[in-house]
Amino acid sequence: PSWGYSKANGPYTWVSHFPIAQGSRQSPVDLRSSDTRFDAKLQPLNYHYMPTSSRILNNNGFSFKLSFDDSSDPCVLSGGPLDGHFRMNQLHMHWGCDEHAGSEHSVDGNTYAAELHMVHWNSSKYSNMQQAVAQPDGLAVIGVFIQVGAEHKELKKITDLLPMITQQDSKIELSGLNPLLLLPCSPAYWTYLGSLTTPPLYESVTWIVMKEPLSISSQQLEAIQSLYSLRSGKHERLLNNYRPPQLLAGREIRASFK
Ligand SMILES: NS(=O)(=O)c1ccc(CCNC(=O)Nc2ccc(Cl)cc2)cc1
Ligand SMILES: [Zn+2]
Repeated sequence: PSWGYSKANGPYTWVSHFPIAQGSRQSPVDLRSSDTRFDAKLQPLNYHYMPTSSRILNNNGFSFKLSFDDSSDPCVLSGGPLDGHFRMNQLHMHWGCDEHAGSEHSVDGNTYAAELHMVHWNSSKYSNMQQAVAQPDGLAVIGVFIQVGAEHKELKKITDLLPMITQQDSKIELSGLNPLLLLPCSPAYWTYLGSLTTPPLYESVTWIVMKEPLSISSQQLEAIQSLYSLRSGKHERLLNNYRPPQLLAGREIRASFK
């Protein structure tokens, strides 16, 4: 695709092909405590997740994406701020070149080394991801912050495979990943109405950002950061693939916790 994360085609240029980049419901945002409000009416999140088979793809050389077969027994999310059931379609990550920048959302201006996105589409209203992706109530994405610390056993199933998909468009099967183990222990989350954080930037996402970060080892972060993309014939190390925070534009951010 023409868009990317370099100076020439990065987040500040996306508005030229995707004018919605300047919309009023863009993501990510800074989760500022002065803009968030505890909402006692928020339900707990409900995960009907089980070990599943997936395919890891080095998609367009910016990131890796784990696509799930959402036709068989799917991983389904409901509850929280959501109406209806949302089926997990894929998960991917955003990261940077140092361990203090790389997440897309931030908390009172603080960023993390990376951010995991678990992408779900509204299977109560739409029949597939492609139909849902452009609808205002089409998607629910769980964002999980990632910091460097102890090794993460479940994420190791992914980070161990990354060196095998360093070439753009390479893919590999991974069975038995349990998405439930990719969630932090605490159920606390923020939620707000936003968008895809990459083109086409559709304003179709109910964001659910978990408060507690996951920890991965520095070796695991190295494996993520070393995802090379072979572009224009030369190996270039991905510096970052995160979009900077966008204007809240009057939106409210609700917290499930005090
Ligand atoms: N970052 S999100 O959860 O708002 C998001 C969810 C779904 C889409 C549509 C499928 N496309 C996709 O997943 N593309 C992608 C992902 C990560 C990177 Cl780094 C680059 C490209 C786009 C954004
Ligand atoms: Zn993402």
